[in-house]
Amino acid sequence: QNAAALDSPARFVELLELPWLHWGLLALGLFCLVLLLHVIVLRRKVAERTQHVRTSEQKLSAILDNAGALVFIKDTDCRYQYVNRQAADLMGCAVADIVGKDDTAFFDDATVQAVQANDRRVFASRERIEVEETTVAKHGGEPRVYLAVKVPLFDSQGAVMGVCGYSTDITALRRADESLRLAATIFESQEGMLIAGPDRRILRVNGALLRLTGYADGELLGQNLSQLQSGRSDATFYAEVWNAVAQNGHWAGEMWLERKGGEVYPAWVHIAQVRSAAGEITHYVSTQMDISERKAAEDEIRTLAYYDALTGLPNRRLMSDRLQRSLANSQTGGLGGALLVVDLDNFKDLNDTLGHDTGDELLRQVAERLEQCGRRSDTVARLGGDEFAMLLEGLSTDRAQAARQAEAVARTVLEMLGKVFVLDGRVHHTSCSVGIALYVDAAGSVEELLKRGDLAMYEAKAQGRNTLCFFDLRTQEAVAKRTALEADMREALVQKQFVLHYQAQVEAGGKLVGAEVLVRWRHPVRGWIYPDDFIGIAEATGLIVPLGAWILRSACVELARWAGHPDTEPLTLAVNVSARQFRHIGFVEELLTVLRETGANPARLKLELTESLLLDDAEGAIERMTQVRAHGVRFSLDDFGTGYSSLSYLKRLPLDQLKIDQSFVRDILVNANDAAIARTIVSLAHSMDLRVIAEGVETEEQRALLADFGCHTWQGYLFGRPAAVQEMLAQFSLSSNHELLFKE
Ligand SMILES: Nc1nc2c(ncn2[C@@H]2O[C@H](COP(=O)(O)OP(=O)(O)OP(=O)(O)O)[C@@H](O)[C@H]2O)c(=O)[nH]1
Repeated sequence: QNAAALDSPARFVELLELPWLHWGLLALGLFCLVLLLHVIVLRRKVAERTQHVRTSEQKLSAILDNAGALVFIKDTDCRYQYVNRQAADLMGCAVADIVGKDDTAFFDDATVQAVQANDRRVFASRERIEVEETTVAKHGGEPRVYLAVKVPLFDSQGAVMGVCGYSTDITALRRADESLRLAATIFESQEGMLIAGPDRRILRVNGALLRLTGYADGELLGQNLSQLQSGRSDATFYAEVWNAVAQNGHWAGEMWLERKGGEVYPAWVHIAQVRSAAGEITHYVSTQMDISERKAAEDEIRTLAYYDALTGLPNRRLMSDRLQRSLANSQTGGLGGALLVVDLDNFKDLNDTLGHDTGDELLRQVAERLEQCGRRSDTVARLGGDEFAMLLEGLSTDRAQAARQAEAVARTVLEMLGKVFVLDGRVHHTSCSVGIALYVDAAGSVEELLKRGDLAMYEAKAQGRNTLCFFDLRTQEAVAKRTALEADMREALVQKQFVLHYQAQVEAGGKLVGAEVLVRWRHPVRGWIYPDDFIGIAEATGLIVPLGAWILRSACVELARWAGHPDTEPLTLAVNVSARQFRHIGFVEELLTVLRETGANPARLKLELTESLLLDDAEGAIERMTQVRAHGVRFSLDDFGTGYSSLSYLKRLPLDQLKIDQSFVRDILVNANDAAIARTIVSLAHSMDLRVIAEGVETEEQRALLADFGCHTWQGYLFGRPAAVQEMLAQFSLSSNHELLFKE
């Protein structure tokens, strides 16, 4: 009905005019408007909310991405729902490629198993867990250790819908822990170890160090490191050690340390410097190991290898080593040496009769005696069996002199081993044979020297044993001759076998002005021996001092005799004084005593010195000459021109005369050089107001030429050979017992 009513406009108007309709339509319109408004507000709110959520999400993701840890969410199938950037970095994928996948896509099997087991623990327990997880990513890289906090996620019904994890990388921490644990284990190792501060005061020591040093716990703390040092090494050594530590950061080597009780022990020590990142020294770490046993073992080995067990002497090997070094040194250092090979005579007999043990005892005693025969620096060795060796170093480079020195030691050996031995309470006599090889014979080779020493020893055996032999026969002969001559000379002094001969010194007109005394030796077997053959040995052995004194005294006695007659009173006597004699400490005193005791006129005595003697010790010579000259005794310089005297030096000598050496006179007529030298010496003498005499004048022509040069005093065969005093004087119609024999 209403519908029908509405169909007609009139009806509609009618209806409009109805108040309920009117109000109804209005309400509807209003409702629609409100609805529209509501929708608009709602949409704005949604938009605002969406914006808000997005901002929050961005903030959250910014926070999570920079959380410094891995953050992730997994569903109950362990599939990733969310990962932060750090987790994505670890897995080596973009976030979008991770979501929806599980761990098998990113980690190795072990990691997957461990990680998922933890996840399942969370699902099952529905509780938060804290676990350490080690992960190895599939794409490679180092294993990393994480401290993972895993929390269950629940849905609105309270069912577990996943797990949220937060994993912090603690790899570095774990490594540091490990190092610390390792360091602590090492620190308590068997090696003594300590830590000191930069001031070298001890901060920590381990148990091994306490056991090693004998200190109680805490006793060393605060002490300086030097507390452990021993006085066996000096300050320089420790300074060098610390220098090395400063320069290289560490030092390692052997050091003598001291235990608490004062016992010193050898240790292998390592000292290292610890520096801070800024480069400052923060600590010193030192380890030490007692190497007493090792050293003892080394010593033992060395002893076995280089020493003879029976006698304790160096063995052949050590001897060869030393010989090698000694030979090299002698070549560079210019010193001589010798090897003595000493072999006991008939040692086998002792072994056979009294047994091997007694033989051993003799060998031990022989070793002891041999060590007393040479100098401390000489090496005595046992070469094997009953054969010993002595290495004599620092001998003269002069062959003859070295031979004499070696011979002296060899004689001592013969003498010492020739003395009685007491073996098991029984007296035993033995002897030995000694072979001597000089370094100069060795040609630089140790083997050669040993071989030659052996050969010489066999030669001594061949000569009947109990004797010595040189490798070189010439040396042997020379030494034997010298030794015999030396012994004879001592005897000759006692037996008065020395005789003085006089050779005239003459002036123009054949006038005798004096004589030179020349010593001769009337040997009971060898006949006349001339000075050239014995003065050298007399000088070397020191026999020149008593011999020279005897000559001087004899000459003075003769001078005193001459003083008794006007014809012989003006004559002078020239006496040669050798270098060693002149330098002898009591020379001046003795000369004055002789002059006093014999009553000889000092002014008639002329001492002839050689140029070389003056050169050796110029100042000493001048002083002594001046002393003697003050008592009236005069000096003549023998063999002038053969040395290297400088004129300025010559001027300082209180000389009276220069003697032209016979070597210039001999050829003065044929050798222009010699003539020139003779002439120069004469003019030099004149210019220095000295007398000049020429010796060795044999012909009238020589005399005449010398006279031409201005030399008017001569000596030589032309005026007479050296002869007994009576004979010499007789030639000039004089006599030493004041009788005029004949006059021209
Ligand atoms: N007691 C002892 N004897 C040893 C030792 N070594 C070697 N011998 C003996 O020493 C003796 C050496 O003898 P030789 O030097 O050859 O002969 P020798 O009897 O001394 O006679 P000559 O040397 O010719 O004078 C041998 O009998 C060796 O057995 C040792 O260590 N102790």
